[in-house]
Amino acid sequence: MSQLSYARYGKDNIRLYKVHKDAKSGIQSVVEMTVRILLEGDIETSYTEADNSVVVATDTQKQTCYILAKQNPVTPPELFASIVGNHFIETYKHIHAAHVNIIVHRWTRMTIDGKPHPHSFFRDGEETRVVEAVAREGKGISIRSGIKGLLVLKSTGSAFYGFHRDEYTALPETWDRILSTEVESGWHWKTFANLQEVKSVVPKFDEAWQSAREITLATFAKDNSASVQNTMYKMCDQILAAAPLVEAVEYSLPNKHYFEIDLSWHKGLKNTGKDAEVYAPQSNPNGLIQCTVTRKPKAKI
Ligand SMILES: O=c1[nH]c(=O)c2[nH]c(=O)[nH]c2[nH]1
Repeated sequence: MSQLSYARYGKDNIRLYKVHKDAKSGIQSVVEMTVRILLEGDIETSYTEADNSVVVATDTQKQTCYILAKQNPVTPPELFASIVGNHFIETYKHIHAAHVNIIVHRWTRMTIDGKPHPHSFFRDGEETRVVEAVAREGKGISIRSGIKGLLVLKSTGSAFYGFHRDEYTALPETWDRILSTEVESGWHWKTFANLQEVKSVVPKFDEAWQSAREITLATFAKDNSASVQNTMYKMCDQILAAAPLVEAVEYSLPNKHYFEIDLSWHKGLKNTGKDAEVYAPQSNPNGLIQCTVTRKPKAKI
């Protein structure tokens, strides 16, 4: 009567911390991440017939994650996610795909007495670096990297006018507004044939993350923004130019509104338009603007 049409299982929220201790200099470096592993394969009978013989226990997956973290570098996260994913499809004949998501939490080295401290760090924001690697038997490794939770605001240099108007439109045009968003951005790499190929381009992952972050911040700050749509397109375009192995870039940007407050009822206080100084930040509703930008196919001669 019924059939299993989707099945994936694994361990979520694996918390992992790794320290690297440089014996010579005494400098230590730390990485903290949250990992999710989901496996696919010939696991149907575990659902339909209570056949646990096909189940690689989610606890085994967690232990494997710790062991692989001990035996391998955990940075860049694209590499570690590929190592973990590849392990599961190579170790278990009946596992055909492994989805590995990694969230890297920020631990930024402290500067104490003007010098980088050898072993003390602080959390300088909730921004995270994220990665999803999918290792699929016979189909290589596909990777999406990204930035999440990067909260930004500019107090001028943003306009929004010329938009469609009809009997449902109340929003006035503006040539000077506050622009604030929480950046969620992702970039899809070309598919890698195998783990070896991922290893061969390892420096590219940090470079792309660095470029994407710098491009996001610089474009946000410098662009005389006509709209969230146009500013995010400019970001995507530059990231594609900076990272040749990236095939697509996507952004999802909430438009976090700051409303002007008319205080003229109180002794004629001027607080709107060019006199606006005190605003009411809105938590919801918010705009949500998304796009994916890919390379134009090369013209055939
Ligand atoms: O940059 C913007 N894009 C919109 O689509 C939109 N819609 C809106 O009300 N304000 C804005 N701002």
